[in-house]
Amino acid sequence: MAVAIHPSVDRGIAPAAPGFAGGTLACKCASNPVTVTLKAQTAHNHVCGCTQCWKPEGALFSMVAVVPRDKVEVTANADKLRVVDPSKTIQRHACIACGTHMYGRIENAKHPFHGLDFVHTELSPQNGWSPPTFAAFVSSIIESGADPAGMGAVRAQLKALGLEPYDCLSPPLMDAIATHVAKASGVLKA
Ligand SMILES: N[C@@H](CCC(=O)N[C@@H](CS)C(=O)NCC(=O)O)C(=O)O
Ligand SMILES: [Zn+2]
Ligand SMILES: [Zn+2]
Repeated sequence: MAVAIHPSVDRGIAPAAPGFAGGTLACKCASNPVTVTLKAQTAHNHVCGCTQCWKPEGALFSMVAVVPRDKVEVTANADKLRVVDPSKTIQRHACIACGTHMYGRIENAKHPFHGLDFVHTELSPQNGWSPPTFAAFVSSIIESGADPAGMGAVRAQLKALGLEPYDCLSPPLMDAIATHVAKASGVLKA
């Protein structure tokens, strides 16, 4: 049996719907769920193996995309949200009752990804969100307890799904980060 990566990719990856312009996310609480409205399509969707990103029960990877922060609005039960770890770059706002991360925000205005929030579109009842296109921080699943001996099979399954595995972010995103840093330091002309 193939290695299970994440419920949103294991049975085939749904394509984006043309013209899709957003929808809602809901936490896992049966009553008084936290809801978040996203008023835009997401970008850079990927699966992430790091220990910080929220994973659904039993999943090896998280699935996470970005959306402009001004397109993100908490629309119900905002009082149930708390930042999981304020020391992290990404402030992940999670439901205190069910633990689901509803959005992650970078408050450091100098960070290359400032202005983008991190969201998990599997929490949405709508179809048509941007599909994941690569796998990030793959080696990091070992930090959550995955068997190092199984990494070949994990990477092979990611490739079979069309999710190229990387141990940090994808080359275009790593280039974007380095470009931002080089411009900030003056090495590269803005
Ligand atoms: N190996 C580390 C990697 C953590 C990491 O660098 N995660 C990336 C991808 S989400 C990141 O940008 N983290 C920033 C943060 O967590 O605030 C782990 O698994 O905890
Ligand atoms: Zn909840
Ligand atoms: Zn992550």
